[in-house]
Amino acid sequence: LRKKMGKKNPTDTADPVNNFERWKKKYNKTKTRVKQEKTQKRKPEWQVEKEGIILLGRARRINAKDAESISCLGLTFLLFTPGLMEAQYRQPTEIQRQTIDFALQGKDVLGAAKTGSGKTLAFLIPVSTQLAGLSDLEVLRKVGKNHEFSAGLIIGRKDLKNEKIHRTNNIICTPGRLLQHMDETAAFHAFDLHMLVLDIGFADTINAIVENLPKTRQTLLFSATQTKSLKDLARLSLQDPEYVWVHEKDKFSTPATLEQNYVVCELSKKVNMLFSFIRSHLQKKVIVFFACCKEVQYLLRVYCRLRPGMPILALHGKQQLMKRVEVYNDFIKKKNAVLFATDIAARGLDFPAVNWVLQFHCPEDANTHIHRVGRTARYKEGGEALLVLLPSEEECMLSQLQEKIVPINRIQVNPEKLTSVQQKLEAFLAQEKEQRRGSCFFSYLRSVYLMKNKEVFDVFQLKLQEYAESNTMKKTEKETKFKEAKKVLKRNFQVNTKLVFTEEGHMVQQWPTLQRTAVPATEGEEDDGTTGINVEELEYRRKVKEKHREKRLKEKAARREASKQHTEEQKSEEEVVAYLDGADGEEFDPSTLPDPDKLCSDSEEDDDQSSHAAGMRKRSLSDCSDDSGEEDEAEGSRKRPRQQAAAKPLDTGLSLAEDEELVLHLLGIRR
Ligand SMILES: Nc1ncnc2c1ncn2[C@@H]1O[C@H](COP(=O)(O)OP(=O)(O)OP(=O)(O)O)[C@@H](O)[C@H]1O
Repeated sequence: LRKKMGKKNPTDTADPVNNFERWKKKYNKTKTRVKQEKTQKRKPEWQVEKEGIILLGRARRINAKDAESISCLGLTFLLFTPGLMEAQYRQPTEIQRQTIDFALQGKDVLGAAKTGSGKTLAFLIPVSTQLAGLSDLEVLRKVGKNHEFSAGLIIGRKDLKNEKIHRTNNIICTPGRLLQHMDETAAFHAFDLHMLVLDIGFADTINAIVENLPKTRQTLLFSATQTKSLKDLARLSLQDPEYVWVHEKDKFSTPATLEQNYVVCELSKKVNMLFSFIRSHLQKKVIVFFACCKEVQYLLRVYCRLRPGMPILALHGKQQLMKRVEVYNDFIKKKNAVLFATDIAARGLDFPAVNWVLQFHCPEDANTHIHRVGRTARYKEGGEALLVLLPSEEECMLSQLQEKIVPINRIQVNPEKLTSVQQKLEAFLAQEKEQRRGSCFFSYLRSVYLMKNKEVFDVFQLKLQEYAESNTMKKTEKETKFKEAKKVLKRNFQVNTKLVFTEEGHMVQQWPTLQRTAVPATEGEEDDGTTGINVEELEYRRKVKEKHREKRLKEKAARREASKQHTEEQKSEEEVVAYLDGADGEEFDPSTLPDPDKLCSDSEEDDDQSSHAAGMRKRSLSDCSDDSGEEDEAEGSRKRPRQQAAAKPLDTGLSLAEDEELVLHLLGIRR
């Protein structure tokens, strides 16, 4: 050692303490380095990646002006990364990689990427950063620690006053409801809005909202089907926006892992086809899209009754928000299940591990198709989609899909694999209330009639009679005039009266005929039908009445018995695990099911029909709810008095001329 030291610096050899100190310093330095290296090696994968993600935000052109946001950025990532790691977000996806830093620089961003590619996080991180950046450090620390950003879901279906929109700093809302607050909630203003995130659509409403927002805001626009339409951009007054179109050069506009096919099928055969499909995919997770709420509700009852052998759930706009969330969570948890849904589930909702998307009817347009099929094959997963088209829809829809570069092939249904459920269905239909059957049928027709693209959706091309007879409107005995009159009475209609005066000046009511009185006609006076008594007839009537009474009592007892089972069956309305065996011989009493059809809502607007024009990203389960505060269907029917409901005029949402045209057509077909 001395030799070595002497070589280096001869003077040092004289002072061993000095030597020792130097050695110790060097030793400590090496020790720390080795320790650091070891720690680095032991660092969990997530921590290394976390640092990578932080760098992602810092890497691009961030100038001095943004120095403040850099510190926010670091903090924000620290704030959110445990959550991200927990959620298995290891690497940013392409849309996240390309948009987050633009957004963090305060730029307006237009981001387009396929369904399931992670757009939600691409705007959630900047939104969260923005919120954090608004506070000072102390507040930020507090907020970050507890993640207590006040967020509000503003979606209607509640009393306007109950939505505390002015007390939240992060609002997720449907455009219609936001506009309503802008108009009606005095305490709400948006002049200090910092960031607007939206999915384009609902043109008029968005125009009106944008008018109420400050020009200096930041706007992030994300979609799976985005265009660079100048018209759209002009109305949003974007400032020098950054376009990020991740899959612009891709061959197709839908995920590469998605396989898409279509079949051509007559309307009257669709129910058989769907049943056969479900029967041959019992171990899968399937979403089936229908045209309207009524159809979902009605076919849910039908299919549960047919007992396909797997759970069936339903998600539609007439459900309360809590119910929708419950169904959503239920479906996510299940390994195999079918979800019957309207377009409320078509956009933005992230259902993991869905194997199939089946469209029972043609979607409104190619964009709706892209969003619907996008509920499967999400984030690197595979998936399949089947579109069921009517012969009249095939040509036009295909050309629309081609235009949007959606790859889809025609396949034939193997007739041997088709199960006919016609007989079972007829038995069920015989028991089902006609009002329910009719309501589903007309709702479907109405939804077709309301579609803008008349080339694809021609209600006059539909073979209505076949469809009606096969699936929804089993022929029933012709209603007697008596029944009709009874209905009229129930609806509390005021019937006109016809009064005439005799030559003597007495007033006699000719219509409706008066009850016979028990006052015997005075001698010599002719029985004119309004007075007098016929004992034989009275006796006969009494007997008939007695018989009717007995019958009524029996029916009442039977109903009481049935209603005991009702509680259990009610549950199974939303979700039924059905098994094929044992189904056939069983008696089914439809009155044991809750009546989901509101008495006056036969022609009410189906609020899901316009859901293709989606609202905010990330679209919530509550989107598409109408703002009328309409109650959940089943509850609504219980609470609303019958007479009131019946007296309410039908509002089809069509113009008078359109109403007339549709009605005439339907009458023509059914005559
Ligand atoms: N960086 C990531 N790492 C792993 N998984 C991710 C990442 N980003 C998103 N995901 C997951 O990918 C799935 C799809 O994400 P997301 O719902 O944001 O897609 P999207 O682009 O908004 O789709 P859509 O347009 O259909 O709404 C989600 O389950 C999400 O958790």
